[in-house]
Amino acid sequence: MEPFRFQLLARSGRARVGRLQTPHGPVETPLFMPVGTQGSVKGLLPKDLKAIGSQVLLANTYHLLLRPGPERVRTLGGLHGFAGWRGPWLTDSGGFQVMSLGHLRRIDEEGVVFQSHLDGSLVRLTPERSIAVQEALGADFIMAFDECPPYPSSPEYLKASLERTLRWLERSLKAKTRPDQALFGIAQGGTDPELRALSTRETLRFDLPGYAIGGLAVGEPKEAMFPMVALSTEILPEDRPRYLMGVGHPEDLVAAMGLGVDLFDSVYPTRTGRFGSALTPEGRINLKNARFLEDPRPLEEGCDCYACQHFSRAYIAHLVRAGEMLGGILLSLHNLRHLHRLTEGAREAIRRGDYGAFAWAFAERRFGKEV
Ligand SMILES: CNc1nc2cc3c(=O)[nH]c(N)nc3c(CCO)c2[nH]1
Ligand SMILES: [Zn+2]
Repeated sequence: MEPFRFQLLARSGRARVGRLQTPHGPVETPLFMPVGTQGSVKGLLPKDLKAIGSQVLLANTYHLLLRPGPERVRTLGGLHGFAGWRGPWLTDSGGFQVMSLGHLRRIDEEGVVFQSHLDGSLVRLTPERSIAVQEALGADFIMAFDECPPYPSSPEYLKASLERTLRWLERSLKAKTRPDQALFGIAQGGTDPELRALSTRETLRFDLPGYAIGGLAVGEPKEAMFPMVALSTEILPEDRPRYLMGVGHPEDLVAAMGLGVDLFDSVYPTRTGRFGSALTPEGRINLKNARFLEDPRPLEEGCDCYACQHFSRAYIAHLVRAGEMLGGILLSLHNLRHLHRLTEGAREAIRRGDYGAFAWAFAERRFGKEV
């Protein structure tokens, strides 16, 4: 079987269940990828990530290039051996993180030059170098080196940027040497329908094992983001996985799965967990709020995660107030389990051919009453 074969197993409207083969085992989509930016999902053990249903972890080229460096990761077994997650990994290509973290000094046809956020040293990242780093890190899924334009950007800038990203995709593909890694192209075009369609169609000229919808979840209103997701999945081929980058709120996953998106990643569940909030079907609750200090209930009734099986909201509210590490750990674990249960429920509903009922029931609980 070809190494990254994607089989459609069921459909319900535009929602679909798929099985994606990888050298580290098959995964079922739609799925949510926990973010392990520096090779670790903050505060969580790989065995616990596995226990809650995580399938693919995401790490970042930008961070691991700066520290500890790709060669050290390669000699210590690649991400799988080094970080102890034996399932599939996906690495992002670094461009986005330069914009959001590095101090960008220059972007030109060659690539980007930025100052490291760690020590201010000048670092160059090009399509060729991004691919070389991702090959050393050894992820199963690697991303083409792209530019994610800021929001808002002028149509002129968006057009020039997407054309350069397409030239960088060609260079990324040429630089690739490992047959055991799948390179995804990333479509851009911002929230401009014509440019979005142009970028998606041009990206499709490269026959790739999967395609990412990039350039979104960068501050644009939801009513500008979702038409771009819908437009993208109308153009993208059905027999390839679609990856919507950076999207991780429950309601956004439910909407995007309904539009035919298969893969998601976001720091939201783990970051909001570390900041003291829990995801529930009725919405997010902040355990710093005094109303939880005597609440004997679990974070979420019916949740099977370790936090909900063993602790009350009162205890976790205490941990958060006391600044105990365990507070953020339990909340991160629960929030990831919450999103994995959401995608599990979606896969079951799609298999039943009734994603509409699933989305409706979700919306009722999420928006029906105040938390
Ligand atoms: C949080 N929102 C978000 N939008 C994104 C958009 C992009 C994008 O367009 N390109 C690349 N390479 N990565 C992206 C990432 C990082 C991964 O989540 C994004 N993250
Ligand atoms: Zn839970």
